[in-house]
Amino acid sequence: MNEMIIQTKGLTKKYRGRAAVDQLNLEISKGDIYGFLGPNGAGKTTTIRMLLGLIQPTSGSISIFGQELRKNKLNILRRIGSLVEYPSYYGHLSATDNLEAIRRILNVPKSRIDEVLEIVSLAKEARRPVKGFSLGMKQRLGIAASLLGNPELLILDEPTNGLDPSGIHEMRELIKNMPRQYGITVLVSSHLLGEVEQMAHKVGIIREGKMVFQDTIDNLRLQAQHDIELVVSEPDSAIWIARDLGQICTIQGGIITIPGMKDPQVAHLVKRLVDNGHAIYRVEQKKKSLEDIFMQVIGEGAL
Ligand SMILES: Nc1ncnc2c1ncn2[C@@H]1O[C@H](COP(=O)(O)OP(=O)(O)OP(=O)(O)O)[C@@H](O)[C@H]1O
Repeated sequence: MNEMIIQTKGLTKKYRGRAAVDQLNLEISKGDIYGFLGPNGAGKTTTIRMLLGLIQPTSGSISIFGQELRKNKLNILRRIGSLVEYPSYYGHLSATDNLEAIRRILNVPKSRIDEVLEIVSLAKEARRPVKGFSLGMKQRLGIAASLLGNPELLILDEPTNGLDPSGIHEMRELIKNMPRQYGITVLVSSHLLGEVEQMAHKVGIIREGKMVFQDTIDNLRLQAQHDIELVVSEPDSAIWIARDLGQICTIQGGIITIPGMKDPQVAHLVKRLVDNGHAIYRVEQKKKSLEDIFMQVIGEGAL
């Protein structure tokens, strides 16, 4: 089994009696890029702040690198790099000088600054004052800062927020490389599935503080129920046969749509229709996009 890097059990945070995070069981394995998804206000930032020891959980436990966070906070945090909210910089100073201030606190070799600027593709801009940087460059500099201490785990809270498409692309490519090239496990939050689906192996989707899905993106696709569309010779009477078999269906423009049918149910319905003299012209599965599935999960809280 894969080594677990983050594991929370029943993690809960309440504000004035109301749960912002509710019984969360996060499971993130070594080498994962874990997309932590949910709409605004779902509880992502609150969870991340608990993982970074910035706020105390109301109840539940957090284990990181196999150790309990509460008991080994400094040891654990030393091994984590994070980017939470927009990082602030000294605008008049260069990228290198901004990183130098952090390097001294972390006490890592000076050569590490050039290494991290290289990783985030800012080596050529190293001497420019940061005030002239685009938002995307500032975010990448934030990642460079979080990499200074050679972390084994990166926690990034909405790193693509406010970036233009090319900034999002650069950030995505950068994150994708982390496990592969540097052996770093990544937790990245977002409110948009489209932003993480191309880089995350696994996703955790939260809604109103509760985990409603946690598994691979491939399984998210597989578990979704797709609509079946039927085109038959006499749709108005065919719909009654479908309803008689317990299917909830609608008809529009002569096309019968039935949500979430399993293969044996489709076979059974088709046979009944044929037995009743209907000609079947088309039976199609209308696949939902991953975005549709995500909206279904965060809308209804279940697949
Ligand atoms: N300090 C606080 N006091 C009271 N309520 C809070 C506090 N921090 C967060 N909340 C509430 O907890 C809920 C979850 O907020 P949180 O910021 O974790 O969501 P989020 O998923 O990160 O959303 P966003 O993407 O908007 O940041 C919200 O209803 C928020 O209003």
